[in-house]
Amino acid sequence: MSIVQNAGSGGTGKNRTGAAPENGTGEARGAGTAGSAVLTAERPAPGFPADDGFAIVTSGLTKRFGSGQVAVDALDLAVPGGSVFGFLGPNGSGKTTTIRMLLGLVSPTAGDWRLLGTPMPGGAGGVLPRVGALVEGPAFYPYLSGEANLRRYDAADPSADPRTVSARIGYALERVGLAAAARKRYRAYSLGMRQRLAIAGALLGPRELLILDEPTNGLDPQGTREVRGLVKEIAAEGTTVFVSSHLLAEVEQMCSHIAVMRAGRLVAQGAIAELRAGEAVRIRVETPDTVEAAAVLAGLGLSEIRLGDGDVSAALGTGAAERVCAALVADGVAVRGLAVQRPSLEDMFVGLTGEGFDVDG
Ligand SMILES: Nc1ncnc2c1ncn2[C@@H]1O[C@H](COP(=O)(O)OP(=O)(O)OP(=O)(O)O)[C@@H](O)[C@H]1O
Repeated sequence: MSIVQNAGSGGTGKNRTGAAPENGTGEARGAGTAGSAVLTAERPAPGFPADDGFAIVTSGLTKRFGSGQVAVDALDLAVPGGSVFGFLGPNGSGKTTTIRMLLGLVSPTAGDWRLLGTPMPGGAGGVLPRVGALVEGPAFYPYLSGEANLRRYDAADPSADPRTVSARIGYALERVGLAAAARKRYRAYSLGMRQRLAIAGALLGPRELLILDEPTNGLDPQGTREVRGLVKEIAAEGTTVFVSSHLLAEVEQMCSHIAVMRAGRLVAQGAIAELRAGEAVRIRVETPDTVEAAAVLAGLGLSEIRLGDGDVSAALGTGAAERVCAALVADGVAVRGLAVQRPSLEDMFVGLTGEGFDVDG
């Protein structure tokens, strides 16, 4: 495994390769209990069949720290192979703790998990070399070049073959678009370049799964775009990407699937397209003839009709907007505007959790 982990400014990336799990509290393991309200989920069959097609599966994964705080509470996660999976939640909701458990950097209090179909932590030696990870941002020497940093980083990975290091570094730098800046000192890198170098660190071997913890944290808009584009490219090549974020808009732009955490618990997971499909699509008609328009909508069988000042809206369901428009016009309603409104993911989560989401960070 290759884990890039923040060790402070200009740090040495401690606790990366072969990191020993924390001798944490509550080592007792056992089957977890499903405690999460799952809105839509592609559920693995119980018992983790070997060829389950999921890159990550957790069952009842729980972490209680010594303080008694439950950072992650009976988490049942199902990350389909080939997905770009957004692991979303506000600060402190348990994302980093989950990622640390997945990678064996911290021991769960309870629960089981599989990476690439392999039971963990028993199968760590075999599976972690196929997993690239970036936890909490880059940690490189500012006075060394990007290439030299990667060389040091790779040397600390016992699963990496030193004979192929030059080729692997060359590939990784090429892959993240830093080949031309390979000899430049790290301190001269932009924020986006630094983060791309961190991702290069996670790509020093062929990876089937890439786990990125808040990869755009602290980046400017340009750096954010660079990292987002890179994630999409890596995923397009077939690598499953599991990416945590506290930014809903970002996850929406980058991911095919999503799981939402709140206070250590899973509140929703599934394919974004499926989550959207379950949303209530509404139609809104701008018109001075609100009463007449409402009557037409009711006549068409539309429900949840709301009259506003100069507009009428209703749940469209599976109905066609064209049909509504034609009926309004045929009835002599003066239509000034017509819009089909799909609630954003944010609206959906507000409905699900009863509170807003930190969309702006
Ligand atoms: N080593 C620790 N000891 C005690 N409590 C911890 C420890 N690490 C994390 N926590 C607590 O567990 C909760 C979840 O933290 P975690 O870092 O996993 O959340 P997060 O969603 O990744 O948030 P952030 O984006 O701020 O890192 C927080 O309340 C945090 O204070």
